[in-house]
Amino acid sequence: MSDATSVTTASAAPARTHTEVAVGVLLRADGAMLLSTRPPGKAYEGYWEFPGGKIETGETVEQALRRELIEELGVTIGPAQVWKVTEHDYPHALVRLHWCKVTEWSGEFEMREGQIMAWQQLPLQVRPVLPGAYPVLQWLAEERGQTFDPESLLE
Ligand SMILES: Nc1nc2c([nH]c(=O)n2[C@@H]2O[C@H](COP(=O)(O)OP(=O)(O)OP(=O)(O)O)[C@@H](O)[C@H]2O)c(=O)[nH]1
Repeated sequence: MSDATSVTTASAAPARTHTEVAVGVLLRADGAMLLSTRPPGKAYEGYWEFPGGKIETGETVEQALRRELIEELGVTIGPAQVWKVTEHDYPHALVRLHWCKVTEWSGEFEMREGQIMAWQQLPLQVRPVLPGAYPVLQWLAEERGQTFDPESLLE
């Protein structure tokens, strides 16, 4: 290896690995979607997000989402297929979000991590919303023939 190569390698920033996350857009028959606040103690505490969490080794997106929603909300989801995949680079993590629309679930909603939940129509009335969710909110708005204003979701 030449000196030049060594210098380049030594000074290169370490590669950031993606954190894979399964996220559910739970949709009620009237079109309302479920958002909840990030629990105390987590990055972006109190920000509104779609429910979900990190995919563990060996899990499919659907399995991870089903596990997370039982853990966080106490509900068991029906079928979930990946609808969109997005990425967001936060200071604390580079995340790849695997979004699923979910229309079937069973059980009673129970906030098991101290969150608050809200069924929301578009445009959302809650804020601030995690920026990683903006692309999906834009697509959901487009599906409904609505415009999306990210500025309105800031703190
Ligand atoms: N659940 C969820 N996570 C999101 C959304 N948008 C978004 O950028 N994220 C990011 O995805 C990551 C999810 O991680 P998490 O901390 O909620 O997952 P987890 O419950 O498995 O965490 P833990 O096991 O470390 O406590 C966070 O970095 C979060 O900022 C969203 O709408 N919902």
